[in-house]
Amino acid sequence: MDWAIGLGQPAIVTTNFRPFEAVILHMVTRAKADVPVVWMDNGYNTEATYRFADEVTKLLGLDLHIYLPRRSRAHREAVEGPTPALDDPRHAAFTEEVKLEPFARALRETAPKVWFTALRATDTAVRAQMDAVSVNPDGLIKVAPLLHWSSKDLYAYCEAHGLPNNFDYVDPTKGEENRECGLHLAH
Ligand SMILES: Nc1ncnc2c1ncn2[C@@H]1O[C@H](COP(=O)(O)OS(=O)(=O)O)[C@@H](OP(=O)(O)O)[C@H]1O
Repeated sequence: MDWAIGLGQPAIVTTNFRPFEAVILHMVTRAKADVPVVWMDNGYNTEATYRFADEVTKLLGLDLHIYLPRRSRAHREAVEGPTPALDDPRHAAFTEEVKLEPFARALRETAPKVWFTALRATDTAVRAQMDAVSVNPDGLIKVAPLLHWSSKDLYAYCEAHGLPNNFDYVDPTKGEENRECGLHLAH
């Protein structure tokens, strides 16, 4: 963390406010208070996730940048119906619309050289093979300080720093745990 901040390059941290996200947000903003926090709000979060987002943002004084899909959820559902299932051919377009395009827009607008995430080796088989620091084909330095942390470690960090948590989390682009939805494979 300190090494990456010490590079003195523009940085962002992304979050979806899933369980234990307060840890990375606390860690990054303790190292540098004004790092932009990027959240693509897909419009399908639980009420608890929205409340958690507001609570953590206030508690940590985050510089939160919210990126919304170009169409509202109401608009999309009126013309296309509810969230397509994983095996529905429309699922890829849905993921592109609610997550990948907003993230591409966020990258263009914030133009970071360093990208912090809370990716963990236990998330997926791909992440189990990752290094905590890597450089993507565009030269963006990806830093995952929590890569080898266990849930127990994250829980202890929350307790030690009085951080809230959120376990009522769903991601409409994922039908199951341990699935990659393209954001990290594309960047
Ligand atoms: N909606 C949204 N907004 C902002 N940032 C997001 C979002 N979805 C994913 N991410 C970032 O990508 C990290 C991995 O999340 P996912 O597993 O959902 O992504 S992936 O598409 O399967 O690569 C995720 O990692 P964590 O920091 O561990 O939560 C985020 O940094």
